[in-house]
Amino acid sequence: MSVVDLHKSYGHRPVLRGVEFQLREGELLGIIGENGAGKTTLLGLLAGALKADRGKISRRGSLGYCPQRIVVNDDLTVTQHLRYFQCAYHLENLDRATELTERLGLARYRDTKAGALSGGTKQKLNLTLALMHDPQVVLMDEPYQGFDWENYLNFWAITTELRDRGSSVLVISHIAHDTERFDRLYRLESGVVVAAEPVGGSATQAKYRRVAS
Ligand SMILES: Nc1ncnc2c1ncn2[C@@H]1O[C@H](COP(=O)(O)OP(=O)(O)OP(=O)(O)O)[C@@H](O)[C@H]1O
Repeated sequence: MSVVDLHKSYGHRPVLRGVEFQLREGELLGIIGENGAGKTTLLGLLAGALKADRGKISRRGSLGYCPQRIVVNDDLTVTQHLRYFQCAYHLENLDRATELTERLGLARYRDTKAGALSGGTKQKLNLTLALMHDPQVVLMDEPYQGFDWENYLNFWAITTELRDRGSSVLVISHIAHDTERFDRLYRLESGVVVAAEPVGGSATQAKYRRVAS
């Protein structure tokens, strides 16, 4: 995916003022930024859910989009959601979806209506729906919100596998935490993206501990 000179305003308030970057094949890219920096706006534009004022977005391959706002139907069960998206994605079977629900601890809720799921469990469904067709370009907005530690680690295992299989993966977050997991990192500030240094990862903490001792 390539992004050139992307602009977006809400009324007279500019949010993005010329965003440019490339998301390469087999790359795990992170974009971090403070609350209100425009991350969700940027991902909405990349996914085609919002319209840019100016600029160009090019993409090759299928898209998986995990929006920050969970879009599920409270009256449908987990399995009904999977079947619905199976039709939308033209999938022959639900093998990958089933694997994802098992790895994320969602399988036991397969007959539960989405409206009765906890926030973190709903987010697991949101994530599964974005990944169940093994997309070539994956866009995820705060994808591990509400996850417990074990599922946070499961999320990263699934994400790095996707990257290793050649998918292009973009994760955006307001938390500059564990950023060493990314191949490259950008910060969104003042409406543009700039290269950022990884911070706060477990390897960094280990390094700090070594220096301190
Ligand atoms: N539909 C809208 N109409 C008007 N202003 C909006 C709209 N959506 C977002 N904004 C404003 O645009 C700015 C960027 O919002 P956005 O949600 O993209 O930021 P963010 O970086 O994702 O924030 P957060 O980390 O809190 O999710 C904010 O000031 C927000 O109030």
